[in-house]
Amino acid sequence: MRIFSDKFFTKARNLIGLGLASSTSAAAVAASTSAASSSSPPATATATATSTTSSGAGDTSSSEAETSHRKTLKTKLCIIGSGPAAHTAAIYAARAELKPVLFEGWMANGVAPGGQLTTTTDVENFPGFPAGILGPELMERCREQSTRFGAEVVTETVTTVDFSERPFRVFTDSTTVEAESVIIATGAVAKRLNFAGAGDGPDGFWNLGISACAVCDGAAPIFRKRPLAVIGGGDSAMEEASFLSKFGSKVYIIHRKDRFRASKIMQGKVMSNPKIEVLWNSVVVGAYGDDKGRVLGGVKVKNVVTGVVTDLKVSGLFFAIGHEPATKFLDGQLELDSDGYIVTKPGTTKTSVEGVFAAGDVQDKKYRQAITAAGTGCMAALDAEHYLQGVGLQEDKSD
Ligand SMILES: Cc1cc2nc3c(=O)[nH]c(=O)nc-3n(C[C@H](O)[C@H](O)[C@H](O)COP(=O)(O)OP(=O)(O)OC[C@H]3O[C@@H](n4cnc5c(N)ncnc54)[C@H](O)[C@@H]3O)c2cc1C
Repeated sequence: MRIFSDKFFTKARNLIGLGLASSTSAAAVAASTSAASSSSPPATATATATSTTSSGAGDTSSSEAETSHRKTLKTKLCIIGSGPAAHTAAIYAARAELKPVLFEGWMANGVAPGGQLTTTTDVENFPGFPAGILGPELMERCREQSTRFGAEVVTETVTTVDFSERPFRVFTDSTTVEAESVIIATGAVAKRLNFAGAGDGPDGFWNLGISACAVCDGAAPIFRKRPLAVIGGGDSAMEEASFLSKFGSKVYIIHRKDRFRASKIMQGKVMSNPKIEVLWNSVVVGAYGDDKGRVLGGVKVKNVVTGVVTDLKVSGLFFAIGHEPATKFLDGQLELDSDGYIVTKPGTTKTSVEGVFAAGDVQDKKYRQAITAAGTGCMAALDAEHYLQGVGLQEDKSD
C-alpha cells in the first residue's frame, strides 16, 4: 500500500476496490483482465455448468471425458490455488512438461482468482519491480506466464478431495480431476474487524491507513514518523508493533484483554521498547479520516471495563489478529497443525500424504509474503516432479 495523491486514490479505488466489498470488484478486474478465455462467469454453481479454462499452449496433458453432468480431467499434476505459490508451481511444472491443471477458484474464501495480492495496491517489495507494481497486475502477469507454458487454468473452486488412493481425485461442482500428484496452494485470509470506518466503501479507510500486513505496508511514507496502532495480543501483534516502531513516532498496541497471549520473550521485547505503549482492555469502535477525510486520521477506543471511549490520533491501524488458512475443503485428509495450517516435512513441501504437496501461506504462518509463497511454489513443483519420476510417471526433464 502506498498513499500519495488524488491520482493514486482514483486509480486504487477504480482499479481494485479493496477489501470485503471490493472482493467483487477485485474479482471483476482479475476476471476481465485475465484470460481471453475467461469472458463468462465461471461455473461452480451447478453441476451442468461449463467450466472456464485457459491454456496458453492449447495442448494439455489432461484428457477430457464429457458426460451429461460432469467433466473429468486426467493429469499428472493438479494445482489448487491461484496466488504466487500456485502460479510459480504452474510455471515450473509446465516447463517440466507436467502439463498441470490449475484450479484458480472463484471467490474462494472471498478472495478473487490471483489471491491476496488482488486486494492491495502497490507491491513494493517483490524483486524485479523497482518502481513497484499493482498487486492485481502482478498476479495477472503470473497467470499469463503459467498459461504461456501450457498450464490449464480452470476458474472453479475445489470443494472436496479424495487422497485415499491414487490417482488422487479433486472435485469442483462441475469437474472431477484424476491426478497423479497434487499441490495445494490455497493461501490464507487475514482476519479483519468490522467497526465503522474499517471497510473499503466511501466511508472506510481500508488500505487508506488500515492494513492487515505491517511488513508489507509499514514502511509506506504515510506511516513514517506518525503515531500508529496495532490490534492484537499474540506473537504477530508483538512482531508487527516492534517492526512499526522503526518507522512510526509511536506505536500503540490495542488489546481487548488485560494480558497478552504472546510468548514471554516477544512480550519482553515490546514492553522494553520506549516507543510502544499498550492500551489494555481496549477495543476500537470506530475509525475516522484526517482533515481532508481521505486517509485515516484516528480511531475511537473503548475501554471494555470502564466503558469510556477515548480518541486516539493515529495515521495507521494494523490488524494482527490472525489468519485463516484455506484448508477446510481438505476435510481432515492431510495433517494440519492446531491453527489449521498444512504440516510439511521441514525443508520440503511434502505433506502427510505421499504425492501431495503444499506451498505458500496455507503452510506458512511465519513469513506470509508473496516472494516466500513463490519460493515454496517452486519447491513444490520440483518435489512433485521428483515424486513422479520416482513412481515412473515422468522422465528427468526439469534440469
Ligand atoms: C492487503 C494485503 C497486502 C499484501 N501486500 C504484500 C506485499 O506488498 N508484499 C508481499 O510480499 N506480500 C504481501 N501480502 C501477502 C501476500 O499477498 C501473501 O503472502 C501471498 O499472496 C500468499 O500467496 P499464496 O500463493 O500462498 O496464496 P494467496 O495469495 O492467499 O492465494 C490463494 C488463492 O487460492 C484460492 N483458493 C482458496 N481455496 C481454494 C479452493 N478450494 N479452490 C480453488 N482456489 C482456492 C483463493 O481464492 C486465492 O485466490 C499482502 C497481503 C494482503 C492481504
